[in-house]
Amino acid sequence: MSRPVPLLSASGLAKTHGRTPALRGASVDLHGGEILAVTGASGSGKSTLLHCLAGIVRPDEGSVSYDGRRLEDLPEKRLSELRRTEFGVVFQFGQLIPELTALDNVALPLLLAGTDRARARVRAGEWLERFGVRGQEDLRPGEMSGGQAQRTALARALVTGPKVVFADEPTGALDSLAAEQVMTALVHTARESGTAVLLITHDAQVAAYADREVQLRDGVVTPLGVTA
Ligand SMILES: Nc1ncnc2c1ncn2[C@@H]1O[C@H](COP(=O)(O)OP(=O)(O)OP(=O)(O)O)[C@@H](O)[C@H]1O
Repeated sequence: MSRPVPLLSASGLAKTHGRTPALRGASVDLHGGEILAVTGASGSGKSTLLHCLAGIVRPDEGSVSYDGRRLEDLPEKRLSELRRTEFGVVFQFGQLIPELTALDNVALPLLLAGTDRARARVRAGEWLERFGVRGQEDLRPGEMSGGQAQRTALARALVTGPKVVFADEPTGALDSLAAEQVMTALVHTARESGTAVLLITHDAQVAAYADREVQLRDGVVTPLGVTA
């Protein structure tokens, strides 16, 4: 029986920062609609792996393929277009733009993609509602709780309908209740829209939301088997 072709596939990635090796031959597959947790000790290379998979950092060795295209073969312009249209990214501290309201933060990727302002704001409002950030559209990030800010960041990552969301410790700065709300919202929305999620976490309770977990050890990926 033929195995399904992964949506995103990394093979033999090596990356050294200065003199520090972060990845030493890491390989991993992500299938369409799958939620994959990448766990591992601090410094094991998780963020570097995410940056290589998302086309933010080019590996020194190895290859990343997305939907049949090798990222290393793409010119920078094409790569940044791919990142903008097919990928969404969420970091530990949300990285919302402090001067913009929640609504304008979420509308921004749509405006950058050419959607007109009125339509972008309506869509942004709908996505904030899906993430349970109702009635807070006019708040700026400094006026929100950590959980609200992260749910706004998730709405911003998903508003353009990406095929893959890369989430680097999205609950790392939250208490356990807020973390649970963020993960429930992320998993529910990803399932609904068929979006694959690469989830980096050091928290076993967060990893338990994933379909599958792999562990990074000293820059190499080791499978842990199916968790859901
Ligand atoms: N820009 C950089 N310059 C120098 N060293 C770096 C850089 N980025 C990462 N490193 C080093 O590379 C190794 C892997 O880092 P990485 O952030 O990928 O690991 P991580 O598993 O995500 O760690 P953490 O869980 O602490 O965030 C670490 O030793 C780190 O100190």
